[in-house]
Amino acid sequence: MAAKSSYKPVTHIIFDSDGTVMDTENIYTDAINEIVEPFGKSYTYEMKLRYMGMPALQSAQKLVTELQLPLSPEKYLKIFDAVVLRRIQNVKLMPGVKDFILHMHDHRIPMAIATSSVRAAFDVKSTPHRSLLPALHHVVCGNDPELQPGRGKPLPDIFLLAASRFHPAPEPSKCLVFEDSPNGLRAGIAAGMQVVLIPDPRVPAQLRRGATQVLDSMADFKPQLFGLPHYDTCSKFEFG
Ligand SMILES: O=c1[nH]cc([C@@H]2O[C@H](COP(=O)(O)O)[C@@H](O)[C@H]2O)c(=O)[nH]1
Repeated sequence: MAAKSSYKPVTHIIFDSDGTVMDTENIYTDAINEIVEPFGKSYTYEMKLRYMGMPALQSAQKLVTELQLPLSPEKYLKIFDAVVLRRIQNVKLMPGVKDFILHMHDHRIPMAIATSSVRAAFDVKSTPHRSLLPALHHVVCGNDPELQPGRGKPLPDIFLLAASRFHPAPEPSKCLVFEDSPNGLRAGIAAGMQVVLIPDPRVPAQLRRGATQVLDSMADFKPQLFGLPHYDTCSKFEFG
C-alpha cells in the first residue's frame, strides 16, 4: 500500500463496471470457455489478464487470432453476446459497492461509470440494481458515439470522456478511478487520475504497478484518505 501522504484529494469518482461494480468476471471466463472448448481450446487466466477491460470487438479479434478459432471476430462476438446474455441476467454487485455508492451519494459526491461494455449489455447487467443508477451522474459505455473505435482501455479516452461529462467538468487529477483490470489501471493512469485497484488475487504484482492503492474489496476503502467524506453515519436514505 502507498504511504498516506501520496494520496491526493479528489472531488469526483469514476467506476469501472465489470469486475469492479458488477461481479461479472467469472461469468465472462465461463462464457468464453463454453465457446472455445468445443474447438479444443481454453481461455487461460494469463490471456484474461491481457483481455479484461478491452472493448468487445478488440478482444474478440485478439482471441480469435490467438486461439486460431475457425470463426470471424464478428461471428465469435455474436455467439459471445448470446452466451453472456444467458448468464448476466441476475449478476450480483461486488462487496462493499452498494454501501459506498449510497454513502457518496448522501454526501453529493459526483460519480460516473466508464465501462468498455456496450450499452445493451450494461443495461441488462444493471437491471437488478437499477435503484442505484440515480446515484450516478452518467454512464459511459464502450460503444459511446464520442469514443473512437479501437481506442479502448488501456488508452485513457473513456475516462477522459467520463470526466468531461460532469457539470462542471473536473480536472482529471480530481477524479478517482476504481478498477479491477490491468488494462483499466493503465487507462486511469494515462488519463492522469489516481486509481484504486481492487484486483482478483491472481493479478501479479507487476500488473498492479502504478496503482495509487490496492485493496481486496471496496468495503476496505477509506474515503477520508482522498479527502472524501468518511463513513461517520448511516446512509440517510435508500433508493427503490
Ligand atoms: O475475460 C474477459 N473479461 C472482460 C472482457 C472485456 O472487458 C469488457 C468489460 O470492460 P470494463 O472492465 O471496462 O467494464 C467486457 O465487455 C469485454 O469486452 C474480455 O474481453 N474478457
